[in-house]
Amino acid sequence: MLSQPKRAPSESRGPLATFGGGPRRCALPRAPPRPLQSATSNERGTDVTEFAARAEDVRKTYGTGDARVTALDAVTVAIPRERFVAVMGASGSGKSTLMHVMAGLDAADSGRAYIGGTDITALGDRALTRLRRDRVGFVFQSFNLVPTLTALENITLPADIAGRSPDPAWLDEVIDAVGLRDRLGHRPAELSGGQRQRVACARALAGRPELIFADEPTGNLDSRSGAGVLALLRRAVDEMGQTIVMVTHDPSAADRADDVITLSDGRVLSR
Ligand SMILES: Nc1ncnc2c1ncn2[C@@H]1O[C@H](COP(=O)(O)OP(=O)(O)OP(=O)(O)O)[C@@H](O)[C@H]1O
Repeated sequence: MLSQPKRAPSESRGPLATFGGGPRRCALPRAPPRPLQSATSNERGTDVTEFAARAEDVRKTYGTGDARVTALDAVTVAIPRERFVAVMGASGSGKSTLMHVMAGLDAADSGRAYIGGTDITALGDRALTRLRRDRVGFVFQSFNLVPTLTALENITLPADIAGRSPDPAWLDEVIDAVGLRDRLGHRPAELSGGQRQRVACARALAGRPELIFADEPTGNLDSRSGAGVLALLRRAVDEMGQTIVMVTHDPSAADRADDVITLSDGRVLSR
């Protein structure tokens, strides 16, 4: 099951573009894949490098006996490169679990998850941590900022941990894009919710990861701040060639995405 595109990659994708029409069946991405890693096939012979991420027949249960919950029930999804993909569904439908498995934050009971051509379900802890650090960015609903660090220190934290210096020109661009230049010395407690979330977005963008997972990034924001965050994520895809997977309950947030995956009771809803 592929995500359902709402518009083709070649259509206008500026932050102010409006997106008409309902979801259609997914076409494969038209742009050739970026040469991020060597071509690789899974056991079914599918070239997985054309996708930024894939989940293949993923099952995940929590608890045992009467308390057993099937969070993901044979879920197969593919996230084309350089697309903004929304994951929607009712509360408890498995959205966060899917995101966590695809990001390597949680292990599936069975099935496989790939980031690019790499089967992350086959990686050990150290390799998985390194892959997440080098190739994946995260934006969480609860921001997950370090309270003792300034906005700028939070933004550069992943690079600092990895022992890399962020590209100053790129960092400058990201800071301007989030509109927080005059707040860089503030700690999270001195920032509004929208500003904190923009710091979290800048942190995810600053290292230029190929893939960003965002779990309800606008869930705690007023509509104006939410629109600012969505515009930023949209730019990350349109102008920076990143791929975004965003869990959301909000149909207007999903409207900014290219494709929508809808989950129901741990399964991908077919149309
Ligand atoms: N750690 C856990 N222990 C037990 N059950 C869990 C755990 N995490 C999730 N679940 C269950 O798995 C199912 C899917 O949860 P998940 O958080 O993925 O759903 P969701 O669609 O993200 O929900 P929401 O929109 O409310 O955040 C739910 O029934 C949930 O109660």
